[in-house]
Amino acid sequence: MDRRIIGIETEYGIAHSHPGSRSITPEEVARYLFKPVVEWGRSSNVFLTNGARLYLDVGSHPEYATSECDDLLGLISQDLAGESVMRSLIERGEALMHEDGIQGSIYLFKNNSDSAGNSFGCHENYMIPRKLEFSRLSELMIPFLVTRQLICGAGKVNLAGDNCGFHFSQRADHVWEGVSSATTRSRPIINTRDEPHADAERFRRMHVIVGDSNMSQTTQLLKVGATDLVLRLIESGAILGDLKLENPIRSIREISRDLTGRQEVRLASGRSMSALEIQRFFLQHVTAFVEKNGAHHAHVSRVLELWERALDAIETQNLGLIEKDIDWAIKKRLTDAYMAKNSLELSSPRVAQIDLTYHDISLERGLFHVLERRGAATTVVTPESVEEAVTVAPQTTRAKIRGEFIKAAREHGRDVTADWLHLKVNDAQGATVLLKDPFVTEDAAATELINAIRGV
Ligand SMILES: Nc1ncnc2c1ncn2[C@@H]1O[C@H](COP(=O)(O)OP(=O)(O)OP(=O)(O)O)[C@@H](O)[C@H]1O
Ligand SMILES: [Mg+2]
Repeated sequence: MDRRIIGIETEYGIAHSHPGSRSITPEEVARYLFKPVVEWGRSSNVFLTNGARLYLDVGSHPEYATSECDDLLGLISQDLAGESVMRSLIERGEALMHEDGIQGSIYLFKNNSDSAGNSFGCHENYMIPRKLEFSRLSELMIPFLVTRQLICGAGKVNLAGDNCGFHFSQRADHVWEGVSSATTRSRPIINTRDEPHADAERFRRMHVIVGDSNMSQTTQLLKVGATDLVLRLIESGAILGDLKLENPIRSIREISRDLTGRQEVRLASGRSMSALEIQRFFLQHVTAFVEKNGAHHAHVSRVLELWERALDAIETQNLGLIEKDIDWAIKKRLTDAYMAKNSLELSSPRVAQIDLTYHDISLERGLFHVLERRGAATTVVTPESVEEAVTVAPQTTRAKIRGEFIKAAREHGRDVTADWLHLKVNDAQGATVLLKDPFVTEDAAATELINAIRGV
């Protein structure tokens, strides 16, 4: 697909610090966060004027799912807008909590595991053509996704027993299956639940469950940009050879623990390849594909350059090549410096605390944000575009229509329901508007509905 719909869902970790005050459970903290949302939206599952979905699922992890995006920088801005929305929820939630006599601060972390060993996700959604054979897609995608952590892992200080060390990925130890229709119970690499959020005869949605949440904008660009390019390659029908892994779940864990990238994994064919070799294989094929067919968007060369640089850094162990660009390397530099300065071993809980604080979304406390402000992490989008994305939807997908609908409803205090496909005014008689094509930006029935809300 030349133009592809892509969206990112992020679940946030939650905590409350309570020096000298009574502690409250994560569920209670989440209730404070969502109190203002429930007040205006009559639900803890709402859509925003930027087209995104903000909700509290079972458990206590607030989730933000970006609207449908069709360009990489727009997607990065929309995802960062989610962080900004969460910061506003913290500000109001803390004030409400203090009014109730509960002191302390609320923390949200854009990471994937907590100290109790629970894991929560960052899912990617890529629209793909229905005609693409899913078994062929997953056979090629899984070796790519299992090794993708080399170029876009968030890095993890792992304290667990003989598994102690600095690993590429937060999520690798928490996936249990290659492909499956479950997301939480037996976490797969790719979720096969067939829910395209579009015309099911033409489209399907590839739902990737295995990725880490990224703080770094360049890592996000590389993660989504490279995955989209691999999808294009597969969609072109290219013959890529057989890379099927004998045991993807064992491989993903072994690869995560080996920062040299040389860990060999066994293929079903009996051959062995290292994680670096598998990534090089995909990079070479994608590069040749782009040379032959041309770049399909303005950032392809940047994605390819970052991808190659990340693999070179691992191969030569010159991490300086990516110390401002790839989350795990940015974090490793930070933890290494901290350990050296304080004469600490990696197994020290203080080092694990640095790992956690890297993901704190507070602009003051969060170590990633501090590094970014100091120029130690490269940016891709401007603060102005993130600010705009907090309220304005992408203008090239149906999110634009949804955004206008929600804006009108909020301005006129109307009770409405929306989801990715539908728009409905609850307190009026009238049909539900269906937007089956994610690329539509104008729809007569939707315009009529919005005009009716506005009374024009
Ligand atoms: N046609 C589409 N193709 C690909 N992605 C889409 C399409 N339509 C919407 N999306 C994206 O899919 C994501 C859906 O997020 P949501 O959290 O609702 O996930 P879900 O898998 O449908 O449900 P849940 O998380 O509740 O299990 C959003 O980021 C959205 O932008
Ligand atoms: Mg979701």
